[in-house]
Amino acid sequence: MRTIVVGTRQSQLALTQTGQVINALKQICELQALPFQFEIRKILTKGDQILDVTLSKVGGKGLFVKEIEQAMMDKEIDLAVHSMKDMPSELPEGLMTGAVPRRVDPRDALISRVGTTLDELPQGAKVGTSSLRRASQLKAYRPDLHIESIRGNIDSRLRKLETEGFDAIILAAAGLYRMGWEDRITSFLPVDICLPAVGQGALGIECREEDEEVRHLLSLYNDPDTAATVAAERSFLGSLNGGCQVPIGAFASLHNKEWGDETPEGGIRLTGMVGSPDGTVILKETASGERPHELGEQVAEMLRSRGAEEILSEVRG
Ligand SMILES: NCc1[nH]cc(CCC(=O)O)c1CC(=O)O
Repeated sequence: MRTIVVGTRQSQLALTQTGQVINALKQICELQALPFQFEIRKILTKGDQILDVTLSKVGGKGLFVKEIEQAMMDKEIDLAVHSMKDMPSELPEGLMTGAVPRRVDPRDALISRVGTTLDELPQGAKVGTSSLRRASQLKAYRPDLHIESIRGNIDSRLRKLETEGFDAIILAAAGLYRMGWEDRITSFLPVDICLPAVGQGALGIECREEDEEVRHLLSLYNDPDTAATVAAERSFLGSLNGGCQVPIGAFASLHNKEWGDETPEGGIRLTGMVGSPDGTVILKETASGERPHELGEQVAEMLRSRGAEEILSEVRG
């Protein structure tokens, strides 16, 4: 019996979602009579050591995955579970995404002490988020709000909501669901007001390209619909040279049969946005197509032709 070693960050969210993935993989092993057992190996990443520094100031790209990928290339671990939105768009040589499991709720959530929804927040309310993407879209919708930086893991942000005088904070619904803390959500931000981060709500499971056994196991856990929609979003981000610390949002969905859905059968519909951090400019475009990679590039090009590069280069300084 082979022991598959699973590497993970040490945050509560990382440990929880790694445990959930291992449980799902164990179930698959049982059903398919595959001879694998699992072991968890905790890894301290740079991103976790400097959680109190604004990540955009220290070059956020890949800060949470680098050490884990090194351990995988050194064969200290065989598999790693990442939040898709923390994964850099390019994987190192020899590593691959073996599975993208079914996505959970991609929306951002409002956790508020002074009114249930965004519309109900009082004039000038103090809202905590360190995401330029969230700040940009919130300011565009409610210019009166005071957006202030808040950092740390999900649990420490929930604590800071009380201790640091925020009226509300914004967090990804997905992380709260995975932790079982969804009762803290007072409302959801609709995607037409606040486009989520690329890949938000999805996980990516990374493995070595040459590891056929793990690849086979992961292929049984992959959700092709999620993989295709997230691939379109990531192509869009990569095409704009994105990373996670830029005011870029995107959301892709598959054709569904509801009335008014203009997406062609079997197609993907992708909306992408680039905004100025103060919310005075929001560029947003939507297109549909069947090939995720081309679709991502197409929406990026539509935004570039409207001046997206200028906004982004200003942000990057
Ligand atoms: N930015 C950190 C981060 N990375 C992944 C999640 C959880 C949501 C997800 O898996 O998409 C979060 C927390 C948040 O943004 O509120």
